[in-house]
Amino acid sequence: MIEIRDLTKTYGKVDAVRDVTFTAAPGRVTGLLGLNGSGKSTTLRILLGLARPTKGAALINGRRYRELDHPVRHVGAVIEQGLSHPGQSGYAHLRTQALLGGFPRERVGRLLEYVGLEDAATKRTGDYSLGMRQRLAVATALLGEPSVLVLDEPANGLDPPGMAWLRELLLSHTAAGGTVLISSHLLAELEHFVDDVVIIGEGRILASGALAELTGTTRLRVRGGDPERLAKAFEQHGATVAPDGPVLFVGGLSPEQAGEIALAAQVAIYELVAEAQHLEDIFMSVSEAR
Ligand SMILES: Nc1ncnc2c1ncn2[C@@H]1O[C@H](COP(=O)(O)OP(=O)(O)OP(=O)(O)O)[C@@H](O)[C@H]1O
Repeated sequence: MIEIRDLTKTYGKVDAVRDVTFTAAPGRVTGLLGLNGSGKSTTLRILLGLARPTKGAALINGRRYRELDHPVRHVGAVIEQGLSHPGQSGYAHLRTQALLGGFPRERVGRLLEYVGLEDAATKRTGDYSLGMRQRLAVATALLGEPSVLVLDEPANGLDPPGMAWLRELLLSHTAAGGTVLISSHLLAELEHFVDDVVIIGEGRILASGALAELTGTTRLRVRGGDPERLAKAFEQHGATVAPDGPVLFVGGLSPEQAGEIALAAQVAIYELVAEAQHLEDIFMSVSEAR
């Protein structure tokens, strides 16, 4: 379980994050989504004890990172790549990490197999692809069998089979009751991974909730004879309208309501489609609403 409470981090005059509050619950994959510079890394760095908050707290299983008795048994993190020595094999890297953490040697082989690196175990990590380095980093994060996994931009460098592998891994982690927090700016890709979404922009939370609820809201795509009059009529009925050339994207109305309003306004309708929203649409609309 991860709890971010009223978190603020100020660098000079810049609020890297401001009053950020959200929870990443056990059994669910939570996605922290935002553009570059929106405050994702700052949030994760504070969570992992790498930076101090100006205000508020970030808790893992109810405690601040530095209060955890054996942090790697609680949380596994992948926040940077290339932490292994390039001349070392994947096996040697993981073995060293296991020794340092006081974990049994048997876990090393099992984890290499689990992340699909068993055939590359003796290869120098300097010759690993980006995807292979991601797999090794995930194996390292799992050494302490932590309940909480924190992954910064995990989809970077993964090809489609790598993405499918990552999805499976996260699913099995949450199915066993684990908590996963992943950060990303790749909205379309992340949609396939996450149960809950926290959208962050310029250090503030713009929207959060279950993905199914956020994307479950449909919007209407409407093309009619007189877009301006139509937009005005929709807005008078409390709808939100975003024009895109002759097309209006309308939120807050059912297709039936939109049809009736157009009829009353005496505007001919050429096209009226209810569209499911994707994460990207939601991101754009909450970013523009600011
Ligand atoms: N150590 C620092 N000193 C000064 N400003 C910082 C520092 N770390 C972050 N910032 C600023 O805080 C803001 C948020 O940065 P942060 O790295 O958290 O964003 P991000 O969403 O992780 O972006 P990215 O995906 O590019 O890493 C930015 O304006 C950044 O310039």
